[in-house]
Amino acid sequence: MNSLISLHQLGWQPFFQQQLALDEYEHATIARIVTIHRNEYVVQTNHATLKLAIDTESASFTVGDWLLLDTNNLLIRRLERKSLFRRKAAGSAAKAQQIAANVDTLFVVCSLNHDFNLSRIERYLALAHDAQVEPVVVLTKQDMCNDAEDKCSAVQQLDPMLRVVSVDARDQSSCLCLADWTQQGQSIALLGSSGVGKSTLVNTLMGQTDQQIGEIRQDDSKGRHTTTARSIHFLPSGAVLIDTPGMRELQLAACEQGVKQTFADVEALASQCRFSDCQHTTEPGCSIQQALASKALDPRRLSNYRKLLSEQARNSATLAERRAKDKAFGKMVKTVGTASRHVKKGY
Ligand SMILES: Nc1nc2c(ncn2[C@@H]2O[C@H](COP(=O)(O)OP(=O)(O)OP(=O)(O)O)[C@@H](O)[C@H]2O)c(=O)[nH]1
Ligand SMILES: [Zn+2]
Repeated sequence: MNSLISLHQLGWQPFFQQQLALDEYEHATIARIVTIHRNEYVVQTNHATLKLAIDTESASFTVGDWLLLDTNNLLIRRLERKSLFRRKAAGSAAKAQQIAANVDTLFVVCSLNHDFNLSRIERYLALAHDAQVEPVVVLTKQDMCNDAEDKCSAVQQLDPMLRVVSVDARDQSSCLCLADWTQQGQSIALLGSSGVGKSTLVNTLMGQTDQQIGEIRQDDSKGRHTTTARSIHFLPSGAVLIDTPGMRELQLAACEQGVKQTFADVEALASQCRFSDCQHTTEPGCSIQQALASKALDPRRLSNYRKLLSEQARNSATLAERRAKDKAFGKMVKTVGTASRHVKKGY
């Protein structure tokens, strides 16, 4: 499938442009990964949709990555990422998986009805911060809620710099407040629990235009036509929406920095405690305890901070253990291999 699309429409930005050497600028083809199949990436250039086999060098690439290709459409290199969402793989094998790269803005979607939950929003903010992506909290179902303003200001209190909007996700004019982040050149992603209105919001942002663009038709190995969903969609407003399945099941793993950034106020208080190893329980001169007593700090926020910090530590420990185990296993295989070769050679 060939199609004309500008690099800007694909989400190209100066951050990537400045990584190009002069000869790359002149001769290389710039491509963005739009979908991953089992054995190949589907990449979009400004004039064609191409397939690229996945090999050991490219195994850790993901949707949203920018690549440079040579004149034969072979990989030269992947450009440095601006941001990256990772997740712990499902099951006991706690291996990190790359989920989406080069997202600019994450819409943290939460509904204003019974599902409204500040601690859950904080969890998503930690993920956004860890990925180096700007979060925007999008509160849906404003039409079903009488105290939308109170809830908006409760979210705003989590962080005075945070952008918070409320919408009726079904209504296009209500979603115009998202225009700042959905312009051409921008890449966005959505995160939120089930039923909060993510699909509704995507449909509203998409209008009716994505039908053909959202699908990739290709021949499978038996010559049959198959249609697969793209993980990247082009919004009529100009932005690129990265919607990989894994985005919706993101977990906290090895993201201490993301949690600390989300709870910068708690971190700042903790740094003022008299003892540097203060546990913030009964120690004298504890700023956290003082802030709780004066109601400057919400006990819910402190307990969620502790919970998320320990959750990510637990998941990172599993990652580290996994790596150590893999290493030990690798060594064992090598030793056994050497031993068996020795046996075969009759040593
Ligand atoms: N009244 C109202 N209903 C909404 C709004 N946003 C979503 N809904 C409804 O809420 C229900 C769930 O919305 P979805 O868009 O399917 O939610 P989702 O987040 O995509 O859910 P998953 O696919 O399970 O992740 C649907 O019936 C929507 O019509 C809103 O702003 N106002
Ligand atoms: Zn303390």
